[in-house]
Amino acid sequence: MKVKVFQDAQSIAEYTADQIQKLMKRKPECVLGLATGSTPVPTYREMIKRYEQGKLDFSQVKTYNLDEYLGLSKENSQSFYYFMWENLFSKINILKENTHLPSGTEADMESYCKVYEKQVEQSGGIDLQLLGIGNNGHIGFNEPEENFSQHVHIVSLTQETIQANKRFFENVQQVPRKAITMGIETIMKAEKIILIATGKAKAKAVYDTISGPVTPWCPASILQRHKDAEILLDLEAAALLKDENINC
Ligand SMILES: N[C@@H]1[C@@H](O)[C@H](O)[C@@H](COP(=O)(O)O)O[C@@H]1O
Repeated sequence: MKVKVFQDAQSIAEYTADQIQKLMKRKPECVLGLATGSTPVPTYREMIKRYEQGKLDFSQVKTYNLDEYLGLSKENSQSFYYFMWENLFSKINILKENTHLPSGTEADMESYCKVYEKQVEQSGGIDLQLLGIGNNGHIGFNEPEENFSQHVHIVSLTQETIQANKRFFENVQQVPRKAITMGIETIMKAEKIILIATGKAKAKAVYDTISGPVTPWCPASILQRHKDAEILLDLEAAALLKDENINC
């Protein structure tokens, strides 16, 4: 795992967009794994800017998102589906049929998990997976627990995550208690992974991810075992790291 520290979130967004641009040049029909939350927003803005400048062409790109709240329809402005259309898809030339998000409103969610897992598999594999990180070290919605999860599955959100995500809702009662998420094994199959963390609230989770043991109690720590994972940090998120943990 490579750890890089940047001055600010915008420099991280530019670096990440560079990686995406290189990949899309080499493989115009590439598969991107995408994330929600505030962290990837500057990167999405940078991708939109480069599309407007004619530097990026999404016409053959496929995307697969990590997760979705249970019970929120696509029209709900708090759903991750809505978020992706608002912050990226509606502003670039991606084909609707090439964008994929797990649905949180299927009658039989357990069987639907297998359907989404298959869809990801049939994409031919994710070339580049973007990740944020929860304050408790979660990736996607894989919360700290006894074992690393495998496939797409349903999770109960921890109190910590509910509290952290309430800022997007009118009040804490409105935050869904469950979500559907790609499993750790699904995520680890990606060819390349870029995890971005910004702000001081992430410093402890970042420290545990990089300097702690590989443990399901800090799900992001599994990235230590990925063949091509980059952790991109701003100064605040990197605050607890020692110099020897940082590659550049
Ligand atoms: N499921 C998402 C994660 O994919 C995201 O990484 C995390 C951090 O969000 P933020 O980037 O807003 O801090 O929150 C959510 O719970």
